[in-house]
Amino acid sequence: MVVNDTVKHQLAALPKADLHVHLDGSVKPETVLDLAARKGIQLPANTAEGLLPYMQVTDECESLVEYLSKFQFVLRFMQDAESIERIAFELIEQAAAENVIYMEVRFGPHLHTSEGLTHDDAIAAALRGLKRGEERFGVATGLIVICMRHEPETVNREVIAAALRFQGQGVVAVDLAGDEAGYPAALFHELFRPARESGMPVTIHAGEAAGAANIEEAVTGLGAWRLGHGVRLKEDGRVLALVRERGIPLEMCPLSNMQTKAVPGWASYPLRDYLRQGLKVTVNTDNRTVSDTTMTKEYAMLMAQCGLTVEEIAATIRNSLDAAFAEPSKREALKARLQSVCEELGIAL
Ligand SMILES: O=c1[nH]cnc2c1ncn2[C@H]1C[C@H](O)[C@@H](CO)O1
Ligand SMILES: [Zn+2]
Repeated sequence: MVVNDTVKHQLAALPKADLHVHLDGSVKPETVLDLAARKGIQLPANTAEGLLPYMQVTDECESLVEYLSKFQFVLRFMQDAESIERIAFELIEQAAAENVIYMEVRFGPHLHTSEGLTHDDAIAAALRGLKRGEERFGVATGLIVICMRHEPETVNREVIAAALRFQGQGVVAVDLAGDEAGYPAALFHELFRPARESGMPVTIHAGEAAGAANIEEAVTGLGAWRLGHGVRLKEDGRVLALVRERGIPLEMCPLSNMQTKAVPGWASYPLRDYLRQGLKVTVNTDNRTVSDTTMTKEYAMLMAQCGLTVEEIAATIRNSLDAAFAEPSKREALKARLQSVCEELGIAL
């Protein structure tokens, strides 16, 4: 598909949803400059442009583990409530700038406790930022709380307990992220039990740096309602059928998937095949700064590299709104907005 001016206009005008975006992967370099000045922290560069090499991966990135090494740089600026709140607010501002109407932001509270914040403090700060962003920019939001695979089980149990204390107050789900190949899903069955028992939705990063067996475990063992990435589902037809039959949405993040080498290249990127096979595919950014991306950029890449049509892009947005961890009435209202803009733009939904 050629992304001409008409298509660009349609992509800009479409109301979008981003269900999979990490807070610490989406910090603006300008904000790092400002926070470093306030905190008296020495930086390796003194312009936003100059900081990018420390915050972004290049095409030469070889693996998820290498990709994950980029997060250390920003985390030291995210150890106080004010900075977390500000960065969350600014992420909603970034979303609004490209007409994202619904965003679920995720972060790992334990990564923000090295200077004394508790898990609850970190979660409350992120929620304040999202709420303020929601009020200012009219973007509906939710917060997803992440357990990191490499953390001790005791820590992760506390993270889940903290997330549950904020159930119904902005925390909409829990997640498992980090080094998937090093720490398979099977290790975390018990960890997610309290979430399953409390009806807290679970989404699991699976099938990104490990194969379909990890996806099956995420679904049947951990009780995943949605899957982060799920790129490698195609490696096992039986697991693919399971995910399709259960209607489990895939939170795919194309540019990130290229960078972490979840697949060798665009030619083997399965997103369009999944869509056509009836899987509930959604498109997301993962990490706006680390991956140098936006929803608009992801869509343009999918059209140019995988031949998606604007209708198929709109279908992924509808899938996202169907899959949102939000009240049914909110989902329906957002879907009505999408429907009416599609009608105006002449896009069949
Ligand atoms: O794509 C990803 N896969 C697994 N883990 C990830 C990905 N993107 C970010 N993370 C990790 C690194 C962050 O520090 C952490 C919390 O957002 O989540
Ligand atoms: Zn992710």
